Amino acid sequence: MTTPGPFDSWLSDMDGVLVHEGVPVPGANKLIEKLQSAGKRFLVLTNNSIYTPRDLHVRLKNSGLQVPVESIYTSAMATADFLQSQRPKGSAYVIGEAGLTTALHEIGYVLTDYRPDYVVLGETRRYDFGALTTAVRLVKSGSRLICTNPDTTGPSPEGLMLGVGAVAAMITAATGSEAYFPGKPNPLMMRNALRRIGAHSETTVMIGDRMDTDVLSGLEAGLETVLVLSGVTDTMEEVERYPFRPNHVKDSVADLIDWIE
Ligand SMILES: O=C(CO)COP(=O)(O)O
Ligand SMILES: [Mg+2]
Repeated sequence: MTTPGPFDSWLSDMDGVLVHEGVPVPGANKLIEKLQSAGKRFLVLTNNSIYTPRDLHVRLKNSGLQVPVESIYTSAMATADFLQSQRPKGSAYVIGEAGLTTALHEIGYVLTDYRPDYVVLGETRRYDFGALTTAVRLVKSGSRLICTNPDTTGPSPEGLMLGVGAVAAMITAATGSEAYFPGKPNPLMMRNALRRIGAHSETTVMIGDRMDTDVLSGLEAGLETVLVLSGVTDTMEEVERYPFRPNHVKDSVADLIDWIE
C-alpha cells in the first residue's frame, strides 16, 4: 500500500496524540526522532495554555520526547499574538497559569483587575469562584472576553477532564458575551504555525485527536489531516457524527512513522 505524502512539514497536536498529561503515547518518540533525522519541519501545536513552551519542552523531555522549545506553539502564545495585533500594550484580567501570564507579560501587557481591556481565560486545574465572579463583573462592565481555546474537555490517563471551553460557556451564560478563541480551530493559530516553520499548506500534515479542533483547523487550512484514536475522539462512531472527515484515521502516531521518507 503506498503511503500518503511526501510531506515536508508536520504539525502535531500534543495532548492525546504525543502524551496523555505527561504519559507518552507509544511510538511518539520514534515519530519525533524520525521527523528530526529526516530534516522535516515540525511544530507541536497545543491548545494547552497552562505551560510555557520551556515548561512543555522539559515535560516532554521527561516523557522521553525531544521537542525543542522553538518547536512548540501553544494557544496562550496564539492568544498573545492575537492581542498584540489587536491592541499593543493593553491590559487584561487573567484566569490561568504561567503559560498564559508569561505570554502576556512578554508582549508588554499589564495584568490587572482595574478596568482591563480584556478578560482572558486560560486552562487551569484550579478555577476559583471569586476570580470567576470578578471576570463576570468585568465583562459585564465592558472588558472583552477572550478564551485561549474552546476545548470543553481534555484527555488524561484517568479519563476526560473539564476544559476551559466549558468554563468560558459559564461566563457567557452569566454575561451574554461570547468569547473569542485564538486557539485551534481558529485559522489564526494555523496560519501563525505555518509561518513559524515556513511551511506550505499543500505539503503539510496535521495530526490530532479532536475532530472539533485539530481536524477542523487542518481541514480549513487546506492541510492533509490525520485523526488518531488515542485521545478524546476514540471511536469511528464519534468520527461519523461530524459533517466533515479527516483524510486519514489511525489508531495512533505509531502508524505514521513509515510515512516519513
Ligand atoms: O489541553 C488541552 C485542552 O484541554 C488540549 O491540548 P492539545 O491541543 O495538546 O490536545
Ligand atoms: Mg489533543
